[in-house]
Amino acid sequence: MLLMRFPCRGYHDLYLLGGPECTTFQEAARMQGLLDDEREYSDSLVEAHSFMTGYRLRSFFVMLCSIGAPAFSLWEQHKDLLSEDLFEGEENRERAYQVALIQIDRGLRRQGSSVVDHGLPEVEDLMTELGREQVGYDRTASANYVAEWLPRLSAEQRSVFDYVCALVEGSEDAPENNGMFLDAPGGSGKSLLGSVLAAHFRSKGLIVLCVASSGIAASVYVCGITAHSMFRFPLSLDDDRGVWGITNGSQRAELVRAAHLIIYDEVSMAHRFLIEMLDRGLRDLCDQTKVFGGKPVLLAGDFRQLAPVVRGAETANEICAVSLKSSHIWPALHKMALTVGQRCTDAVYSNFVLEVGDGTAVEHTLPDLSAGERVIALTGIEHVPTVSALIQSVFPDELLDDPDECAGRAVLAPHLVNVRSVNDTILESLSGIDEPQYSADALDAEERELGNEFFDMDTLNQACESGVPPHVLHLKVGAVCVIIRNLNFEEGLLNGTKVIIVEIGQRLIIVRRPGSQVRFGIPRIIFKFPVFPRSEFMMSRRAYPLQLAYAMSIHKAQSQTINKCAVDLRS
Ligand SMILES: Nc1ncnc2c1ncn2[C@@H]1O[C@H](COP(=O)(O)OP(=O)(O)OP(=O)(O)O)[C@@H](O)[C@H]1O
Repeated sequence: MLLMRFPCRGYHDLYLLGGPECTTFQEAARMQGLLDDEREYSDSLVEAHSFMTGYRLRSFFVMLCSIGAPAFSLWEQHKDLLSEDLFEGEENRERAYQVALIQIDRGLRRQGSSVVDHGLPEVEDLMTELGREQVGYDRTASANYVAEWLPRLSAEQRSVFDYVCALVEGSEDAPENNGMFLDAPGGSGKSLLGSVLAAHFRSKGLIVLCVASSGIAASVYVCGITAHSMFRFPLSLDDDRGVWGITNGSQRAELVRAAHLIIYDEVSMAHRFLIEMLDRGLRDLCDQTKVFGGKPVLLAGDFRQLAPVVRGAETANEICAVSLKSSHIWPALHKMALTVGQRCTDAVYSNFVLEVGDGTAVEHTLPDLSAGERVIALTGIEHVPTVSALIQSVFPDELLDDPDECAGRAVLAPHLVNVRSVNDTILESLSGIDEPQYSADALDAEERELGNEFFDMDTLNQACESGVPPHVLHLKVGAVCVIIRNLNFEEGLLNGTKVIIVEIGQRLIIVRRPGSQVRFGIPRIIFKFPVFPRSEFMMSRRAYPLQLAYAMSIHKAQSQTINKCAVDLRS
């Protein structure tokens, strides 16, 4: 606590930091969130109960389980809270627990696990994953969606639609290739086409699984989830022999086997090992040697956008080597393309963006460039000379009190250090009190067991890693943030979701999505990462998975819709 530089004149003042009731330094530190203690989850559940009950509280419990909370003890402690809306009298208490657990199990299954995986009591759900999928869609609503959009599809969207229909419906002239790749530049309407396809088949009672590389891209689809959650891909990819976590007799296997179509979006961001793992898994599950076990799989993506992330890669070749294009599956895919922009009505600009991506834009050499360097002339873009002018152009002072409007804007930067400095500057200009949130940092338990306890707390607090919040996260009520982990698919709280801070609680940050008044609780979660970059010593940081979102890295902006944006090109 002394390291935090809290304002105090003596040791006794430290007690008061935690509130009037604190009588020990430990308790005061715990109230400040500096201790990594097991009451964290329990306290956050009780705090969430102050504004969420019933189904939404159970959904919050599902989120706690998925981020590693001790599910069984939490359930035992709070099962009454979690089931209170289901009680119909004392004699029905056990039945209420069962119903609550069935809902929790369904929520967990949506995210790729089940009550048993988390040590919770097993429940008998008369409906399997496949059964729920079969009755999970309103067929009339799906048919209405198709009726609205099918006539509006462009000629090239329609041609893809017809190819997929012929394949799935097994018509006489059904094509040979069940593996497909749809090349679609940003805004050309691939997600919309995917949604029309899904609705078309679902309106006929067929099973369509919609997955994507990132949670935010998956959330565009009705019941979309990440490919990792659907196919239980392992988190680390050591070689090309990995296997998915679906066992052949499981409910998930039954669902995947029954699927008539799999749509996998943003596949250009996926490591080729994942697609190869999907191929091996499906061949095994369907007992067929054909690519993807003969199942219709529509892969969609845009190689002009983000490539797979390869840690420590130094050359472009290292990244290309893990791309789907380098996979043995690539030649077996039927290639289709969308080329006409649907989002942007400015055809000149759309074509220019496409040319940059395709490498066909006109390049110039200038006298002050070094040999081999080329530039592309950008037209119709306003240049500003200073960072403050850049910030003012997107976030003028009079707009800062309107978080919903701010959430639709962003400053993008290639370097994290510039992202942080722009965010800090804007936070300072926001009205309201800065309420710093401290993380609880510790050397990983395994390292402690090995006796590697020679890092002092200051070193751990200063450790930083991309995608991990800093030890001190400065927040204000009304600030716009982005969630940096997939937390809850049902509630749409995903890596990349923008949220506005409504209240800063003891164990929860209460947020709402732009344009909505529904409140959600974001708990602290544990991030594990090396103490120093590439060091073998691992540490854990329990922190809120939030980041200010006025400025974002270009990677983080993938799949975001931004109405007005500036690019910070400082090197
Ligand atoms: N045929 C169409 N007619 C009218 N609007 C369309 C059509 N197709 C797509 N759109 C609209 O264009 C916008 C972009 O479509 P969509 O999000 O499907 O593109 P995308 O290719 O998935 O883009 P990104 O790769 O950036 O996610 C959406 O607002 C969508 O509703």
